[in-house]
Amino acid sequence: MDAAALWQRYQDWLYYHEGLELYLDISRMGFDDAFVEAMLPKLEKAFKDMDALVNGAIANPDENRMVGHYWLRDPDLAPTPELQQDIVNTLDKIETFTQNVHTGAIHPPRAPKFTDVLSIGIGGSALGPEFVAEALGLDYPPLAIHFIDNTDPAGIDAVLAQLQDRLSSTLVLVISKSGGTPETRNGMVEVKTAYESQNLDFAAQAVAITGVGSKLDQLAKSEGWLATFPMYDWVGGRTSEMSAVGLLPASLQGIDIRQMLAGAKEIDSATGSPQLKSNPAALLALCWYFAGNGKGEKDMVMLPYKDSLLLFSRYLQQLVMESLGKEKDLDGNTVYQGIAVYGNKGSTDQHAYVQQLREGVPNFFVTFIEVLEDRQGKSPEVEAGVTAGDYLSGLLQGTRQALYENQRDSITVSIRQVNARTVGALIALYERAVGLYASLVNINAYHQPGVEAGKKAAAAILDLQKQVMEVLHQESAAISISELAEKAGAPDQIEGIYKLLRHLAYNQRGIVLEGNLGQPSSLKVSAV
Ligand SMILES: O=P(O)(O)OC[C@H]1O[C@](O)(CO)[C@@H](O)[C@@H]1O
Repeated sequence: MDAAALWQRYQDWLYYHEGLELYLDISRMGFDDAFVEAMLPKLEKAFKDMDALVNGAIANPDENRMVGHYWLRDPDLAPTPELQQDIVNTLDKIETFTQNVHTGAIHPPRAPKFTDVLSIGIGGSALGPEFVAEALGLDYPPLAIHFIDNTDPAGIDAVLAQLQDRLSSTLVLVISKSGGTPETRNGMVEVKTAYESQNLDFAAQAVAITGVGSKLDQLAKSEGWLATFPMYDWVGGRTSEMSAVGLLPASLQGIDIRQMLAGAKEIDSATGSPQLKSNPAALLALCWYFAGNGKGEKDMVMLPYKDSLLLFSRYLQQLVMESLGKEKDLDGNTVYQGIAVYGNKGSTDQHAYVQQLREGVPNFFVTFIEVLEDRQGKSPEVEAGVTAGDYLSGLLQGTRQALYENQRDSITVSIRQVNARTVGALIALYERAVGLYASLVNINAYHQPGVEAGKKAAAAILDLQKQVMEVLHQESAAISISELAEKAGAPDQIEGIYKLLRHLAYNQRGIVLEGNLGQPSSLKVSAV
């Protein structure tokens, strides 16, 4: 296509949201009118499915749940007055709590004010708060936020080391929709132990955000934690940023959550449109379908050219891959759907993997995120007439062009600034795009059956560990791993047994392995 035709295509397909100053450019995706025409019936169905979802249909049939994240930013959309009231009350509670924490009306037993927040959660109970903290965190926040988002002991130590001298003024948020996620429970137990080692009253400094009646909710209530906030069963973990999961940590950091909600609501009203060209989420979903042939054949590379948006791709990884990565479609057919997402930030990634994008295997499409204002205030020149921001902008344009010249497709989303409204809008835009795409490929975007297999297997390994330790404690001399596996009644688990023993041996857990470490079958094991 020559320059004039491309310029025309750019204008023909440009979506612009006036209120948010958000542009969506899909002109560098290689679809043609025939493709769009052929997709219209599927899109029409997707719009209908979405309407039903917003109106309270059981859009997550496997879990028999409604899917209501859109109601969080527009409670009037919620299907019953009770739900509407719940949303409004929780928001009020978040704001009142935050205000009381900021003023010191709520304070820890041994300090006049809280200074830090430690958020413990994983997956959807961490990725949104982490992304928002990175994108919108203030230079001098009323409370500084820290995250434990794993059960890695060294990672937990690193966070606790930072907080060592301020634990007495650190507010702990334990976030888990189910209230039973082991990684989060472990983080909580370790943090509680750290509080106790300093003779601090953990409960007086702890807040739970969890499903009503969950294990965590019961624990928090029985121990008299400072507060609890509800997580609704009709909000999925990966779409929970606008629930208490995301809003409480954000507001404690001084981030304007009303603006986040307003931005999300504003884009929601655009992405609720049944007209393709006036619906940016539908345009995105259409492009994803085109790129991957409706089968996820191409990966989504997210390249925000703004440091503060670094975690957007990590956030989207869960939103997109946990939602779309499904074995079965809604009719039970085996489809192996999904779209892989990766990326960090431009132009940094230009010096890492853009070489492959330009010249290597063409198994991706790029989404550039452009932020039109470079910074607050004027920029100095780095050379005559040129600023650092001009470079960033030029590098984005240059990469887009270089990819296009090599038949690599790209989408560009441009926003004026990274602020609470635009971050809310970006999150909501992608939530809707995922929902619409799921309808286009006929899958349930709101369950995650695949995650369960790994969780069950991990639990089985821990049971096996207990079993094996019991057997070993009854042995008077060292035995081989195969003998141990026999005696534990788990000969088919021999490799798992070897691995758990090795882990215990490396961690001063009373296990000794003797023999050639390179030849596991030669090893003798004993408990000391
Ligand atoms: O909030 P919870 O229940 O602790 O779950 C954390 C995460 O675990 C998952 O269930 C599976 O990874 C995610 O969907 C969820 O966001």
